[in-house]
Amino acid sequence: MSTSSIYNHPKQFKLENGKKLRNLQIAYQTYGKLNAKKDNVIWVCHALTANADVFEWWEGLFGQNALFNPNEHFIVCANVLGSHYGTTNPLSTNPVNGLPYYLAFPQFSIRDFVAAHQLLSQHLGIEQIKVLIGGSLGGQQSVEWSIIEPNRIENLVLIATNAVHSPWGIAFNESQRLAITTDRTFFANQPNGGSKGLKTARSIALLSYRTYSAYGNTQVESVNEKTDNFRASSYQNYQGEKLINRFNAYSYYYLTKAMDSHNVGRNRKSIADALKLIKANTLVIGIENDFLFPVSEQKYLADQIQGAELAVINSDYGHDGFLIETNALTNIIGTFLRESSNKKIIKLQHTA
Ligand SMILES: CC(=O)SCCNC(=O)CCNC(=O)[C@H](O)C(C)(C)COP(=O)(O)OP(=O)(O)OC[C@H]1O[C@@H](n2cnc3c(N)ncnc32)[C@H](O)[C@@H]1OP(=O)(O)O
Ligand SMILES: N[C@@H](CCO)C(=O)O
Repeated sequence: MSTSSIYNHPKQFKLENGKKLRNLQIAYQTYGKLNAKKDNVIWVCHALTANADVFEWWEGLFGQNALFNPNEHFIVCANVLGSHYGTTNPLSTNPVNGLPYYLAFPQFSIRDFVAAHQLLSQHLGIEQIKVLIGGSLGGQQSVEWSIIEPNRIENLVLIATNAVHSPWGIAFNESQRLAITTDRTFFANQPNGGSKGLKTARSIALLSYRTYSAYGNTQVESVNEKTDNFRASSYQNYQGEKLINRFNAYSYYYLTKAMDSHNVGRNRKSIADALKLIKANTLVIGIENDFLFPVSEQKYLADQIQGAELAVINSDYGHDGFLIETNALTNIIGTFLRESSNKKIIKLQHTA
């Protein structure tokens, strides 16, 4: 049903900052088949620590019987540049010296994610993208891609994301990088370097992904006698450990920098003008109590992107709700895509 593959780019890959990467490889997963008309592509852009297996981390929205399913669609999800899950990253071998890059890895941007995935889409023979969808960092890629190739994206779904990363978001990321670099093993060039720092970074990040009430609902104590060893403390430790068992600090460090640099207005006329280049039918979804990407950011996107619709959902999870509230997302996105397809039929009837 699904295929995991690696695309090896035969040429040098030039980054936005002018630096070049040799031996770029992109790990990706596909589900379903590209149809004869090549009009059933759903391209998913993943967030900070996810991988190409969208059926695993976005179950409910993606799956055999979900809105996005392999019976109807050709679903593609590719691991981003610099990530831990198979695409070229700081633990990959630097062809210059045969050793892992670690901190010699070049800094990259969200636009580099898009450029890499454009190459992959060409390799897969994809022309049009029926739906481009992403949340958080994945939404940042999706909005960039829709600006870079406006004629290629038919429908765009942006969830819990923004047009430019906020000072607040950058401050959270910097605090996490401070935690990582305070762990001196980060500079020791070893695969698990900085892992203690990364554990603290995840603990900090969770505070921006969740809410006061989520902690109140799940981590409240059942007894009043405790003076130490609280559930919330154990939860923070557990979540930090869980991340360091599946991710490396170098990728995390670089990916947060890429997120900080997100600004669709960079080297363009303005942020608003860049958003006006988007031609896709666009749905922007915000989460009421998203502390990291507040709804004002999605409202801005919807106001600037021509004809865009805005929907706001509630989630006790806050920002991480974009990964969890799959029933609400299915209803909203399903309705949007049906209406968008009706509009297309009406347009075709007018031109016939
Ligand atoms: C190979 C891979 O794993 S690939 C990538 C998977 N991850 C991704 O794709 C990234 C995106 N996903 C995420 O960020 C997260 O998985 C989310 C947001 C979707 C859900 O977060 P979760 O951590 O699963 O949920 P939640 O916050 O409810 O925590 C539940 C976990 O905390 C544990 N837990 C809860 N309270 C406590 C506590 N007081 N003390 C210790 N552990 C606790 C639970 O036992 C559970 O453990 P488990 O994950 O081993 O089953
Ligand atoms: N929880 C998400 C980040 C939220 O944008 C992740 O770990 O990928």
